[in-house]
Order: sequence, then structure tokens, then C-alpha cells
Amino acid sequence: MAEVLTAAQMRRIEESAIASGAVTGATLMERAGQGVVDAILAHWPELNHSEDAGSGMAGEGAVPTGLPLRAVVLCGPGNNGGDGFVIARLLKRKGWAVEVFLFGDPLRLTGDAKLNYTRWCALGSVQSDLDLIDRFADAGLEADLFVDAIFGTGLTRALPDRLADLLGKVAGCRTVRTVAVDIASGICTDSGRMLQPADPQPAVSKASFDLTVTFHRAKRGHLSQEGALASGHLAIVDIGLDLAHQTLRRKLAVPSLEDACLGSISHWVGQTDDANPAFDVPLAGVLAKDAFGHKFRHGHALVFSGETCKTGAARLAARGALRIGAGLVTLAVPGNALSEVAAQVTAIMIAPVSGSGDALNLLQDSRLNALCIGPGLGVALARSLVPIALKQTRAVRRSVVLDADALTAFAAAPDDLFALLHSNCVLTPHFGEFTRLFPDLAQKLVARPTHGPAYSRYDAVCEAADRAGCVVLLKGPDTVIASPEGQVSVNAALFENQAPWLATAGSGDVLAGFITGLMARGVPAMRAAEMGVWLHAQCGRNLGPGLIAEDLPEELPHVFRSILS
Ligand SMILES: NC(=O)C1=CN([C@@H]2O[C@H](COP(=O)(O)OP(=O)(O)OC[C@H]3O[C@@H](n4cnc5c(N)ncnc54)[C@H](OP(=O)(O)O)[C@@H]3O)[C@@H](O)[C@H]2O)[C@@H](O)CC1
Ligand SMILES: Nc1ncnc2c1ncn2[C@@H]1O[C@H](COP(=O)(O)OP(=O)(O)O)[C@@H](O)[C@H]1O
Ligand SMILES: [K+]
Repeated sequence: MAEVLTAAQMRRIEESAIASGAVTGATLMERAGQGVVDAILAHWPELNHSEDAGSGMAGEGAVPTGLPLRAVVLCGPGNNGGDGFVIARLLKRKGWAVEVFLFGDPLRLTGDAKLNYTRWCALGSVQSDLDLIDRFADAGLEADLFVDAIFGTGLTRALPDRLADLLGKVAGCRTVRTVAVDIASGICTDSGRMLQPADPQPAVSKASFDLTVTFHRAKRGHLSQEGALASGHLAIVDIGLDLAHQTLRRKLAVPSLEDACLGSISHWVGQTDDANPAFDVPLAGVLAKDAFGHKFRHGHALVFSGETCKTGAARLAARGALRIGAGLVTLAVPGNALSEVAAQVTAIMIAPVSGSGDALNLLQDSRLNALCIGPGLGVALARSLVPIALKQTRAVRRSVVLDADALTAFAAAPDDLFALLHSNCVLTPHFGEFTRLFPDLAQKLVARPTHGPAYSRYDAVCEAADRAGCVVLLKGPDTVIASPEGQVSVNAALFENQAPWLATAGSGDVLAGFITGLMARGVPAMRAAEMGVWLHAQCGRNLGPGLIAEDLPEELPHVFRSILS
């Protein structure tokens, strides 16, 4: 899985590379600017060719024969602005007509940003911020390309109003290609939240870019909240920091050095990078069943069903567990729902469970190695069943997925639940359920983010996992998963990977079943949650419009086949 960094981690790697003498800040900035230009031309190949772009350009170094391509580069006062000056220079050298604006005082530029400002000034002018907005309205909206190099990882507070307005104006203009350097200005790199002014009155821009070009690794904010929406297509360019990163990672292996070096690094489920080239989410070893194996070698999942007329959710979960490869799946069904469930299932077995005694007896069977409790269960039933199941399984640390009503049942006393959990448990709340169990964390997530780094979904889920003592998976287009040991992953079902059709009744029940089935197959909790959520989104993408929850388990064989082929 690809690594996803915070701003501090990125800075730490950059500083370490510079301190080692392997590279200078100026070289990194040059590579960053070049990387952005390359990514722009790769994303919009028509900008390479005069005839397609209608500009009369004939490639690098050529003198424009017709109308040159036009870029507007808006630079900020820090190194993100420095990257912007490099980009302006490189485009100008390619024959583009480039207009550069600076938000800030040129006399206050320092270091590599100042160096590249000076280099740009030998080629063209820089418009001061005073006439920024008026000039932009005339110039930028008619340009072929708009480059946002205002703020990157150094953003500490909300955009000034006029910048927010300006970016909103650009985003609203469909004729100009828009690219954000490193991250869309205004977005907090660590949380993906748009920083807001303390005064709630001014409207804050919700600018969404066509392309974001970031350096070395994706940052947390690209994959979560408004940052995911603002980024557009995300390109990650190599600027030669791998060696410094590896050196730090080796130090990370020494726990006492961890905080001083990098802190824990989060992961992007299903993505690869140079450090992790293997596509390792749906492990072939899990999907494959050995030729001489029998069904009990692949685990036995038990899903607790609700009472009559409320059995659909558990049946969806059970079907998910079976399709994902559990050797056997049993539904524990209250007496009044037996005929209803029996009429609906075939390969899935049924165990009548009418009361705590039956549940306890059933749970004595040690072959039942993964439980799913909560979908459609009803809050009252969940409140009595969850302690029985968890107390009975605590000694053996049997795998348990708790979803829906099993979470809501503890809204009044979350600590009662946390006291029962162990490291082989997975909680799968949506934000409403998360709020019931972790109201203080949810409150921090909805509070107005005025300063960076803002409190993030990553922070909230890590704290929740630590408090609960088990894996917590917060559902959404940006699903975040954390373990009590501090591992954190994100599955971003956005842009090329978007699966909005998953927003349909019952799809979360199927996800709970997927994770239960994987745990029945012996996959550890954190891994099962990561794999389950990735496969779930993959099924959603394959199915597309028209998807209903029943389709999701049935799509798994196609997803598996495409992975194994
Ligand atoms: N790390 C790397 O490896 C590499 C990094 N590179 C590039 O460097 C970028 C990071 O540069 P950076 O640290 O200079 O921060 P940046 O985002 O330019 O902003 C800082 C300036 O903005 C100001 N400021 C902040 N918020 C503000 C607001 N709301 N309103 C007004 N002002 C505000 C802040 O002022 P202050 O908060 O101190 O008042 C400060 O002056 C990174 O994103 C990437 O593009 C690449 O060149 C190569 C490799
Ligand atoms: N817009 C979206 N893009 C991607 N996934 C989504 C989106 N909306 C919802 N989902 C996913 O669909 C599932 C919905 O689960 P949940 O809210 O528990 O619904 P239900 O209780 O009806 O099953 C979750 O896995 C969630 O991550
Ligand atoms: K930017």
C-alpha cells in the first residue's frame, strides 16, 4: 500500500535530504516545478501540440508561430510560490505566454522562493496583489491554464477573502484548465479540511481543481474531506527523496526514535508506490483455496439476525461473508424469523437462537471463528447479545465485527462496550454511529477548522481505536481505518475510484459481512478491514449506476477474477 504523509513528515524528509548534502532546496524546487510541468503536459497532451491546442506551438524550444498558449500562475509568499515561479519560467521557455501574479510582498520573499522569483523577473513581470482580482478576471479566465501556487503544506489559517473569491471564480470557469501545486490552496494538508475564517460570515471558496500535482507521496489531505474534492486528478511526482525517506524509515524501526523522526505513516489502501510496488490488498493467498482443503479450513462465520421483518441486513452480511470465501456461514435466527429466513437462503445455514441460553450454547462451537453482530439486529436485542458474545469470546479472542445496532446499543454507555472489546474486534460505524460512541471526537470533527493542522478523520479514528482497544473503520467516500497500535489507512473512493452508488441501503451490511468473512479466513483485523473496504468499493465501481446492496456480494467473483488474471 502506498504511504500517505502529513506536512510535518514531508518536511522532515525534505530537511533530512538537504542536511545529508545529497540535494539542495533549490534543486528540489526545480524538480518540483519541472514535475508539475511534466504532469500538466501528461494530463493534457493537447498542450504539447500546437495544432491540437490551436496555439501555433511546435514543441519545446520552438518559437511560437501562431498564438502562444497562455498560462496564469498565481504565486504565494512561501515555497509553494517558489514552485510557481519555476513553473512560470519553464512554461515561458516552452514558448507559452505566462502571466505571473504574486500574493504577498516581493521584498519579503526568502531563500529558494526569492531565488526563483529573481530568475523569473529576468524573463517577465510580476503583477502585484493590488490589481490581482481585476487583472485575473480579464486575463486568467481566458487562459489555457491556471496554476495555483499560493499555499501548500505551509498553510496555517484560512485563505484571505479575496483569494477565496478568486479561486471560486476560477473553479466556476469551465474553459480554463486548473492545476494546484502540491495541494489546493486553502486545504489543510493533514486533514483535507478547508480552513475557515474565525468570523463565520464570509463565504469560503470551494474551488475544485482539474489536477493536483504533489511531490514524493500523497498527503493525508488529498484523500479526505474537502481536500479530496478539491484535488481533482492527483499526480504524484518523484523529486528524488526516496533515499532520505528510506533512511528515516530505518530509524523508525527503533521505537524511541519514532516521534523524533516521522511518527506513524498512514497508508492508502489499494495503491502502490516505489516503496511498496506489490499490489497487496486482496492477497492471492487469501483468495486461493488450497487444492486439498475442506470447508472447515476456510473458517465458519456466524451472523446474528434480527427478528421477523428485520432479517434482510443480516442476510446481506451473511451473503457477503460467504462470497468472500468463508468456508461456512450460519445465520443465528430468532424463532419468529425462522421461516422468513429459511425461505431466502440456501448455501447459508440457519441456527435457531431464541434467547441468551441458545446464543451461549451456539457460541460454544469453537469452529465458529468470526462473528458479525449488529446489522438489522434491533437495539434491544443487540444490547443483550453483544455482552454475551464478547464475554464468551474474550478469552479466545474470537474475531468479531460490530456494526449498526450493536454500536447504537451502547450510545448511552460506550465504556461498557469498550471494556468488552479486544484486538480481534472491528467496529464499522458510519458517522452517525461514530458520533454515538465517540461524541467528543465527532464534535472536534465538526468544529469550525480555523487553524492548521486541523483535527482530521485520521486523528478521530486513531483516537477511537485507541479508546476502544480494537480496529475502528469510519465509513464514507473517504473511509479511514485505524488499529489500537496506531496503524491508520484510508480508502479513497473518489475521482477515478469513485463509487457513489454505494450510498444505498444495505451496502454497509455487506461490508460488515465482507470483513467477517475475511476474518473467518484468518485475515488479521486491520488487514481484513482494509481489504474488505477496498473490495467493497471495487464491487461498487464495477456495478455502477443501478447498484443495489444485493448485487455487491455477487460482484465479488468478477473482482477476484480481475485481480487474479
Ligand atoms: N517539502 C518539500 O520537500 C518541498 C516543498 N516544496 C514546496 O514548498 C511548499 C511549502 O512551502 P512553505 O513551507 O514555504 O509553505 P507555503 O505553503 O508556501 O506557505 C507558507 C507561507 O504562507 C503564509 N501563509 C500561510 N497561510 C496563510 C494564509 N492563510 N494567509 C496568508 N498567508 C499565509 C505563511 O506565512 P506565516 O504563516 O508565516 O505568516 C508563509 O509565508 C510545498 O507545499 C511545496 O509546494 C517544493 O518546492 C519542493 C519540495
Ligand atoms: N458517496 C459514497 N462513495 C463511496 N462509498 C460510499 C458513499 N456513500 C456511502 N458509501 C459506502 O457505503 C456504505 C454505506 O454503509 P451504511 O451507511 O452503514 O449503510 P447501510 O446501513 O444502509 O448499510 C459504507 O461502506 C460507505 O463507505
Ligand atoms: K497550491
